[in-house]
Amino acid sequence: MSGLIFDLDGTLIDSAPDVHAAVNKTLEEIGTGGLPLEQVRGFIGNGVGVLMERVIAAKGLSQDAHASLLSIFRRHYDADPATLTTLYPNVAETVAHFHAMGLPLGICTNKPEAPTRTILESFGFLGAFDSIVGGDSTSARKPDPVPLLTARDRLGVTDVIYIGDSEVDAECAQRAGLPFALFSGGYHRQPLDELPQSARFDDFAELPAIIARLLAETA
Ligand SMILES: O=C(O)COP(=O)(O)O
Repeated sequence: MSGLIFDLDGTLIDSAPDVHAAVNKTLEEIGTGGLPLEQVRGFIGNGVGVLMERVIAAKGLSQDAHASLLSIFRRHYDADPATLTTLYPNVAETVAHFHAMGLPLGICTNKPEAPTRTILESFGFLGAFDSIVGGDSTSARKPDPVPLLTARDRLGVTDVIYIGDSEVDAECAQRAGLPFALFSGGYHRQPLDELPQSARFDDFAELPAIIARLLAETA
């Protein structure tokens, strides 16, 4: 039995506008000017703790403020994580396609589990995903393989393909020993050709054919 596990930010959703809004509300609350959207987009992918370290470094603030800034950020973000967030083109149709096929589907993201669930619910996706692992759901975060292997175990399948957008996801899949399909339209920082990958796609409409090929190879 095989399943699919998806990364969230930069893969299924463009979450950067809501993350950016919460970062700038946090900075405003401490009387500091905001950061541009594109800079904050580049800070996403290693979880909210690292995001806040990058914000603090970008603003030249003291890392001593990390815990309090992270808690202000979580208050703003968790209250409103989906208003400005959008699905990438053809994501809804493609997830519905895999769900209708009866493929077990999971999420493995470094975003904390609570806002992950709020976002999935707001897009009507909660019922489609049987296993949701966030950055605070296990003892480790990607690129450590533990969250991805936990998501696989919770799906109750032996074979999974991981679908993600970044060097964090590519390394995680490699360390977990799982096939990896790379979405080129997300938040990667390294050149795409340098990332370990089993397949690459630019549009979710291409994914069903890629998954059919990878599943046939793993069978
Ligand atoms: O860094 C985050 O908070 C989430 O990023 P991810 O969904 O790409 O794992």
